[in-house]
Amino acid sequence: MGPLAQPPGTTGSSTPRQDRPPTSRLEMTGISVAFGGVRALTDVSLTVEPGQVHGLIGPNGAGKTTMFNVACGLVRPTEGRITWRGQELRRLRPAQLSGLGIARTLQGVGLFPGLTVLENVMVGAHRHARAGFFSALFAIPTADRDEARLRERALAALTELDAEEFAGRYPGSLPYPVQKRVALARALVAEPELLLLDEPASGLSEDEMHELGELIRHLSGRMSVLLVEHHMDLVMRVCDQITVLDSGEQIAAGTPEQVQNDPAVTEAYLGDAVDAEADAAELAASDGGTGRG
Ligand SMILES: Nc1ncnc2c1ncn2[C@@H]1O[C@H](COP(=O)(O)OP(=O)(O)OP(=O)(O)O)[C@@H](O)[C@H]1O
Repeated sequence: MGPLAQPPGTTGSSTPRQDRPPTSRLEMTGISVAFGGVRALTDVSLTVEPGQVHGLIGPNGAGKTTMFNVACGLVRPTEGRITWRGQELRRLRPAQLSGLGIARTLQGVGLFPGLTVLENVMVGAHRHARAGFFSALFAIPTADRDEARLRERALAALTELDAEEFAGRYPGSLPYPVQKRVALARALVAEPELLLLDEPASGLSEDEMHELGELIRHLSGRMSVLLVEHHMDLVMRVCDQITVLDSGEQIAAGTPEQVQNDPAVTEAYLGDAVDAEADAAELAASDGGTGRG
């Protein structure tokens, strides 16, 4: 097990972890999204079962990010229902996520450049602060106890991600993979029941990706995960269930093995590769025509 994937309770913190197995289910049913005239999603459904890692894959432009953004409340579906903890979320807003026990990381890292790594992670823990996170963050005296608790939680999350040594640094001074670990620590510190990950492996080395895979598997013991990811080997290794999109439609769903053996999936990815090859050939031909090739 890599340094990113320590078992709970070994983080050196006295802060209790959420050791209960997750019981909440995210159901997204019949989701359609249109941006003006563009139909980004048509009647897509998926269920993230408690404690499972659910992958969402598909070629470029398939609609993965749009579906992810619907789950985050960043995009409102034109049609469809989202049910979480057995209740329909009618007007889900990003600001409500933390209170609902849902955390996310987005493409890129989105850390606050003017806050230290520790402060950035403390921001993610604010739902645990009774005195309000601004007063806690800026150490207003009445919030001393909460601030100490937040700090402890944030340090424990950084330790779990093997990033505690960077606690006092500013994000801009750190390599991109470390920034990604900090962003993940910020999501984990809220101890979510559902973690939404959008391309967490982008920009990581093979070793870092392997450790990320172990961490995601390990996290599924205490939360559910929805994973949007391009790196197929990672997806196949860590996911319990996978939904495959192509051109905004669901073309397959099932276990990694089922999805890998589904001809519709092969065709969709092959089509993408053929398109890329055709584009390259066209470019080469046009270069040849002008004598620049
Ligand atoms: N804000 C938007 N306005 C208009 N069209 C959009 C918008 N966001 C996405 N789209 C379109 O919706 C479709 C699905 O895009 P989306 O980004 O969800 O796909 P994706 O599977 O995440 O792609 P990639 O793997 O390239 O990130 C694409 O045709 C895209 O151009």
